[in-house]
Amino acid sequence: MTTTPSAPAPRVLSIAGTDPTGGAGHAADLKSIAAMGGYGLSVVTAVVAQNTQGVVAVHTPPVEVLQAQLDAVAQDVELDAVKVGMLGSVPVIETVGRWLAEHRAPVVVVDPVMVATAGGRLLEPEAEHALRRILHHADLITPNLPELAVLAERPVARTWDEALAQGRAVADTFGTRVLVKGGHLAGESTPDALVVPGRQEPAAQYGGARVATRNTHGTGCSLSSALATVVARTGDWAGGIGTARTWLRGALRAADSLHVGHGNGPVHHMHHVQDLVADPAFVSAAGAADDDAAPGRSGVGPRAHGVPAAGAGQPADAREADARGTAERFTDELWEDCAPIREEIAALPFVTALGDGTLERAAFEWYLDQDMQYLEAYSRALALLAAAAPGEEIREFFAAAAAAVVTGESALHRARLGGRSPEPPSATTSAYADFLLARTGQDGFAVGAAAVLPCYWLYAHVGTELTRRAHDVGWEGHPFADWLATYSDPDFQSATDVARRAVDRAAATADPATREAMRRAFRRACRLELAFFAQTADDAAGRP
Ligand SMILES: Nc1ncnc2c1ncn2[C@@H]1O[C@H](COP(=O)(O)OP(=O)(O)O)[C@@H](O)[C@H]1O
Ligand SMILES: Cc1ncc(COP(=O)(O)OP(=O)(O)O)c(N)n1
Repeated sequence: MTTTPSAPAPRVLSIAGTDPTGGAGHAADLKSIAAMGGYGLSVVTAVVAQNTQGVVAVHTPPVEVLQAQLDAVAQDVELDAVKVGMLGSVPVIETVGRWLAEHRAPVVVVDPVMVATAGGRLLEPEAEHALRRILHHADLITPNLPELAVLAERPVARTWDEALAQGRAVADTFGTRVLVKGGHLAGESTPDALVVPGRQEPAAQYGGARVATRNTHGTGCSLSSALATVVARTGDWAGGIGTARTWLRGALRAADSLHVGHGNGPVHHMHHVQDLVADPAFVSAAGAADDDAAPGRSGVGPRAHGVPAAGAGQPADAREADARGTAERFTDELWEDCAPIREEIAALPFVTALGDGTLERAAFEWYLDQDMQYLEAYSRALALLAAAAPGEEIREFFAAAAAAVVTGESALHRARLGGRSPEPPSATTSAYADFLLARTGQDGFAVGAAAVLPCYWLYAHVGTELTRRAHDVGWEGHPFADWLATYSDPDFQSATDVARRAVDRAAATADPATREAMRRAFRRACRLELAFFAQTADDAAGRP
């Protein structure tokens, strides 16, 4: 729960060099800040002729030009965060150091850029000492392993333990947090860790399989500016690094789709907004959803789904993939890609009030009303999926789920609403219903299954979190306990597992274009879930 829809965009200044191919330096910073919902500002320290294959030349403008840029920003804009990247030379470092001392932003992240991974120095050798002298201005520094070794005055770490030891030494020497990054380690994993001065154990550790791509140009710049943006909003270093990493891993996964340059190409900073351009219908659906969203109001909440009667249609190997260990599944990738949306859902006033039990009854009933109408389309979508299902077990599962929506969840809603006549469906409810019917009816089983999966998985996830919260505040007498119990029910969780498994299986034999369409469908369904959670009766009716 690190973002709120109504929070203003943090103003984040990048002080960095250029990259005309747009993958590293100030261009990467501005894209990453925007990707995290911030407003990016830029002061250029050096004009670098470089591309995805290496650095060709560096031109450093006179420091008066740098000073004038810094002053122009400081005189006009109140900054929420500063990210410092390439500085290059002693005069530049000293100018930026003096400016940081005078203009203390709430969040300062320094990426001590020394060498481009593709080849080429970005810091003059005699400037290393000057760089060390300004690191105390940083709240966090983000060296890669070769840079960490220079700061620790040791050989480049070859194991994660060595890297952590160097991180501790550097944190103690400079009195600041260090993000130790495992991107340059050999091997299949890319661990990162947040190390803080005076503590033996890392404050946070992050794991993850290495994304198989050579397009990693600018990962360090992108990560540091993205996390500065998130922390400016939340103040939470460990959580902010986690959020930025999740986004960066999505950007790495989508990097091969960009085709920029012939060397180590850039990551796809805006991978998470591809739906906006790939699918024109999304623009109108998302627009309608945005129109309906009113920050600070509560309106709708989690919905129950088709949970077939115990055992119905569950493949024998339904839980097998989880038991098989840590190999990454296609659905893991989908889930990670949508982490920022999950965070937005978790932070919605409706969702928090539902867990606390403080949600107004009228708001809840309006949600149930919309949900009833959604469920009608949803049960039809599940039936369409059953018709398209590749095997008997999966067909039975989705057919039973379609029936269970009609007999189970809709009945629960009806009981809550009594005999009230329904409100008209909102634009968001209609957009979501139309989307599901189109994907399951027209696009084949794989894409259709990816489209309905968020409806299972997000509710299983949110339901579990809210039930925990409800127990914290007092389950006895909680006004929504019966409703929340639906989601923490093991049958519901296991139905989610089966739906996931169906998507993983379909992805395993799908061609790249279909897999991409599955990703889009899952992502868009997550966004529509967010819009559904965020809509209110007042906004749907056009009331101020
Ligand atoms: N192939 C990859 N797969 C997943 N994460 C990666 C990959 N390469 C780098 N990263 C991550 O990108 C971030 C920047 O890493 P690193 O390559 O160490 O820094 P730099 O770009 O400054 O050289 C780190 O979070 C690292 O774990
Ligand atoms: C102008 C500029 N600044 C920094 C870098 C290095 O970027 P980084 O994110 O560390 O990525 P790699 O170059 O290591 O892939 C740069 N190249 N240019």
